Amino acid sequence: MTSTATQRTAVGPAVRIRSLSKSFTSSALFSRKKIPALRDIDLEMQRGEIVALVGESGSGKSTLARCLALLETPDSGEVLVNGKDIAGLKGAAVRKYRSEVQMVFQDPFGSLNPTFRVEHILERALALHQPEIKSKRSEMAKLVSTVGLSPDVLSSFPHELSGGQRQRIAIARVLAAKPSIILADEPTSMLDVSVRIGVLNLLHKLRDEHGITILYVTHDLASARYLSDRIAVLNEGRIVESGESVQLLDHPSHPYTQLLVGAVPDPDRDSSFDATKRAALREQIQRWSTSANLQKHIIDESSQHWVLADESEMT
Ligand SMILES: Nc1ncnc2c1ncn2[C@@H]1O[C@H](COP(=O)(O)OP(=O)(O)OP(=O)(O)O)[C@@H](O)[C@H]1O
Repeated sequence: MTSTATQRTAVGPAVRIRSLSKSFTSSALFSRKKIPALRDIDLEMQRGEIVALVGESGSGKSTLARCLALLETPDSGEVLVNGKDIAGLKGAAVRKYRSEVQMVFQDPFGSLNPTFRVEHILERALALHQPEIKSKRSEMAKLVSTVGLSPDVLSSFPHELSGGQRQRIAIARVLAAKPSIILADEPTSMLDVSVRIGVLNLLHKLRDEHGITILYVTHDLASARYLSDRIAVLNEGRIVESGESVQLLDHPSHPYTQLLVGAVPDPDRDSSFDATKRAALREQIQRWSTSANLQKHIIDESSQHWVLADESEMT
């Protein structure tokens, strides 16, 4: 049975995360303090669901995706994927898990070896994940067709392709593993604006036609709204709000989400999101921050973590 078939027949959510926390140790010479990257995360993803993880830079989005990809080990908490606890997976079980849960990275050029033709890249992926396949050539043609490219690209080197084509090849390589879950970490942020929508549509198609569950990591609220069924908002390593995408973005209830939404230029919005409103939201977040016992003051204007600190970005 393929992973995707397993996904369709298994019971329960595709991903269930409970009380997950992760911190890093600062490498600064005289202050080796702990940097909390994720704090007490609870998140569920249903099978075939697209969930967007949004938040400013440094909020912990990639760390959460990397914990799911077994690239980071949580300090505490539980992660169940297709009903199985992923802590303590070893050897063959890790390899099987890494086929089932695949990651698409931000930089499609960096993730493809520039010295190999596309056919070699895909052939290796098929040999690793589906060694039983005899006719690799026709399978490769199917893979590139699934991601919307012609078989001609098989003989190309990555540098001969556009950014959008390279990201599609990176996704084709992911599909060679027949994953049931894809973790897409800012998959369009390095692409030309004109080709981003095509890659988002491709992810949507993979969910619709292959039943793949997708975690979409982004700081771009518009694309989260376009692609995802649900959004979880991360701030300082905590999920401050989650819900159905359109509802959450149209009626954000947490002051932090309101600030994120308010920071997106919208010609249709009235001028009510002015300095007074921003100041009021900041005050609310400050109160929330204190009550949530956050170690770092999130209203610190000088903080590099505070993307909205620059007023010019919000006008
Ligand atoms: N390997 C690491 N060592 C030390 N600190 C780290 C490491 N990885 C992440 N961090 C810290 O953990 C926090 C969360 O980082 P993370 O990369 O998950 O955020 P992010 O929301 O994905 O940011 P971005 O959108 O900029 O990629 C940040 O404070 C970051 O500096």
